[in-house]
Amino acid sequence: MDVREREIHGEQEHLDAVYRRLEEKIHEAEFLMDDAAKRVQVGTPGALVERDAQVFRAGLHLNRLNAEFEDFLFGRVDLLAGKDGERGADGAYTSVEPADGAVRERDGVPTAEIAETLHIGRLGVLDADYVPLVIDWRAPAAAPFYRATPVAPGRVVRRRVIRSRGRRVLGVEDDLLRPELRALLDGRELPVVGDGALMASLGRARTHAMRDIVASIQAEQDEVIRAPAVSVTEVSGGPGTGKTAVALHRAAYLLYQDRRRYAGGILIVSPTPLLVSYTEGVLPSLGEEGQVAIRALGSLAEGFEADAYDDQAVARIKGGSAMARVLHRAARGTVEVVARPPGRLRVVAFGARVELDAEELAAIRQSALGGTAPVNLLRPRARRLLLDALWRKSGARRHYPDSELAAEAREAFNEDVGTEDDFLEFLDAWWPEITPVRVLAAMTDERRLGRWARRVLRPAEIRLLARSLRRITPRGEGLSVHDVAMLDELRTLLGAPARPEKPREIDPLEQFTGLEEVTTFADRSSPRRDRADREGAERTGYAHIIVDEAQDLTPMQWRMVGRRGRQATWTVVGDPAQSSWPAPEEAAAEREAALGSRPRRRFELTVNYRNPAEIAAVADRVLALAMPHMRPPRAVRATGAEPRYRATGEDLAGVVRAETRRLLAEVEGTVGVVVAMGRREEARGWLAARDAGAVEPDGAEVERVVVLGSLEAKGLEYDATLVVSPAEIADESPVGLRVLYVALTRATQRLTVLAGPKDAPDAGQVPDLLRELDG
Ligand SMILES: Nc1ncnc2c1ncn2[C@@H]1O[C@H](COP(=O)(O)OP(=O)(O)OP(=O)(O)O)[C@@H](O)[C@H]1O
Repeated sequence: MDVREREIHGEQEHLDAVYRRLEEKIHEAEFLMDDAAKRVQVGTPGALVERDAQVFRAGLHLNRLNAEFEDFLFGRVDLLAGKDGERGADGAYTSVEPADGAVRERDGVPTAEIAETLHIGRLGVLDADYVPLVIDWRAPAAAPFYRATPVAPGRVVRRRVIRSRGRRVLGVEDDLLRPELRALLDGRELPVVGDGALMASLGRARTHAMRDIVASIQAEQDEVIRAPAVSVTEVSGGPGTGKTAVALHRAAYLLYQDRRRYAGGILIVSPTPLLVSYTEGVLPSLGEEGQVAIRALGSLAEGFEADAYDDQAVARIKGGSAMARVLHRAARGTVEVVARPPGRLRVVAFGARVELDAEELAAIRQSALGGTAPVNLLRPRARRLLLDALWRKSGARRHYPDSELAAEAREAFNEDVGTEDDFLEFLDAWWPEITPVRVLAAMTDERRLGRWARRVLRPAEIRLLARSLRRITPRGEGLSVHDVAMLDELRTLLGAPARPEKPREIDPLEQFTGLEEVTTFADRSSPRRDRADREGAERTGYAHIIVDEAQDLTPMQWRMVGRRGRQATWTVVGDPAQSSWPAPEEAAAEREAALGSRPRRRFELTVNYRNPAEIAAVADRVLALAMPHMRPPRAVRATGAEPRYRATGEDLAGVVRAETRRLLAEVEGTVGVVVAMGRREEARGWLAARDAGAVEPDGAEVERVVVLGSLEAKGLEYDATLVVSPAEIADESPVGLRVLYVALTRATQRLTVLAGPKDAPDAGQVPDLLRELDG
């Protein structure tokens, strides 16, 4: 056996011991379930409560143990003796620094015995004597596995990443953190195998599902993951620095740290449904399922669901903070629009007819609407004001000089009139319950909207907004992502209606009819939508909120997210250089309002793990144009494959097809074709499904090619990316260069750029925006 085989064999023995122990635990759990079931007969309330708790605990445990993790055990550290000799709850020594005498000079060479070996995995496992077989990756004792560097190794001599599938160890990769040391394990010199787990994992082919990074979290990332959640943790970093990965691992870490505080109460806000489906497998792979809600911005308000985009000019109006003021007026104004009462109110009181005319009624409505209370909650007040007015008008007060008698008569009057059919019918019609969708419908009338938006929006904006809102049906179909933030705001302004609006069912085909702002991949995401519907009864307050791609939230979206986190601690991750929102100051103000005055802790991630250096260099040129003062992250690896440039000439579709096929042949995994938003449907037509198909080893057809509009590419990554016409992407909005920067930073291996006529390609077919500047 060579060294590698021997080391793999050693880890295999350990893994076998772990699985034997897990099987014992599974049997224990099954026994407990069984035992609990038998207790039904006991019957006292105390026994039943205890039984339920036991079944719950045992069931939870069983589920986790039965989940066959692909690499249950993934790490190991060999440590010097620790300074303080204190053990943590998991039986491992927690000291970070080595004991004074841990290293001794022997034959002129610094030498040390390995005092402790820890295996790190997805869950902690103790053997029957409470000795740790596996340490949970989130436990304090596991921190050195992630934190140790050659500059600050602490007690770590060797860090090992173990690759396994099911119950079989496939390989090991070691890092030596104290290369100057001769380290002995059981009297033998510590062997070192492999050449780096991080690089191996970065080069791996990508699928449509993000993978966890527990085996290779880097030190600067680990600091963010484990930062105490006392207030607001802000994380910035360029593309590919692991912000999304870190956010997800942080959610798992917080749950581990304080399950009671966070259980069920962590919300992860993601910009697009595509990114939600890309990332939603990560938490289950970390052993956390169910306690964290990952929601796209278009699914945050329960009962509504949107993944269509408005064009940029409309999005700017709907998302701006001025919209909150317009909605405030619209919510109040809609009462009048919706009300369809007869012009007057007629009732019979104490045998006489009493009447209020249109003018009197208008005055009463005005006074009921005073203040800021939610409109739907003002109905009782409106009712009271009507009865007051009717009482006054009836003149009945005159007949009761005695105030006590008058009060009694007034009560009887209220009782009589207030329950009269005519009165109730009138009230229903005059002060109907208003739904958020109804307000948007009222806003489609340009003249009316003009009144509500006076001195807030310009006439051209009012026209655009009214026209865009006309797409929404009374059942709330045809919504865009930005409409959802408006509806959420309206829900607050109106107060909860007594009857919740029915979650709508969406026919994906409907979304493609006659809309200029169509959805993409609606078909792909339908299972997700069903789930969102099931989660209908959404909680409105969370203990912790994680906002991914925070640079893209509009002011209105910050208000929507903020309402869900009044008592929360926050983790906010983003990259200003990738922002597609054109008014950063306005968004910053609402962001501050949402986060409140809690103290901030800031972190920066500096290493790009996604793009090879050759691709990063091209993206950096665009960053220099888009945001000259921003420093790009440092790419950690090179592949030797330079980006490829092609001019399309007349045959755009043909060249896109040919270059896509070429990329499919070059990489094993996914290919993303990124086009300007306005070209999505057309481009999807160019690449029919049969061009994109590939067959997995198990015979399954998979779709390896995805066509994306530039705004949808956010957060995603592909083995290879084909970027179609940089100039078209850049010209689509005032912040188009930043959108282009996002598009260029999606590839993990290959990048091809196609130059159309707008790109003014040079002799090397390089578009002008991507050319290297002289000097
Ligand atoms: N420590 C790590 N070990 C292995 N892979 C990593 C590590 N950190 C990041 N990665 C990988 O790098 C890629 C980029 O990570 P991620 O998507 O989280 O970056 P990001 O900062 O959110 O990027 P963007 O801003 O472009 O959306 C992912 O494939 C991720 O798995």
